[in-house]
Amino acid sequence: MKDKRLPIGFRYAIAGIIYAIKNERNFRIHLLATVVVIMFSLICHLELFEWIAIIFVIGFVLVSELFNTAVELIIDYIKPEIHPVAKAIKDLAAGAVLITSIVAVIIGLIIFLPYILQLFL
Ligand SMILES: Nc1ncnc2c1ncn2[C@@H]1O[C@H](COP(=O)(O)OP(=O)(O)OP(=O)(O)O)[C@@H](O)[C@H]1O
Repeated sequence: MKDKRLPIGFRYAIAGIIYAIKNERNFRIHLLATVVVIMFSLICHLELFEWIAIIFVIGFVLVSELFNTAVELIIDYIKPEIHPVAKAIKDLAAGAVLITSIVAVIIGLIIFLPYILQLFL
């Protein structure tokens, strides 16, 4: 049943996110990582600029994963057979997710390492 209270574009956007949650294991893993990072951030009492960096990076990773999913679906829809260009397009999209994930890990380490070290020093 359609929820008439939500603007139509917003409803479709939520449907896209729900599609990714239902169908994309990697998106679910990133969502789980998001929950863990936010809980850890709350425990660490991050500074404002650290929160901004963490939220920005979380958005960066989730958005890249959604675009990667969209690219995979486009390829499967228009070029379902094996093709080197289809491979290159999917590999490029996967490479983008890898880069965002590496950036997220680096920023996470820069922000959280001092808090983690404090626990042991
Ligand atoms: N039509 C195709 N032609 C050639 N190679 C392909 C094709 N489809 C997929 N591949 C290769 O298989 C890899 C995985 O593609 P697939 O569509 O299975 O993604 P996936 O495993 O679902 O990725 P993700 O884990 O990000 O959801 C691609 O990166 C590409 O190298």
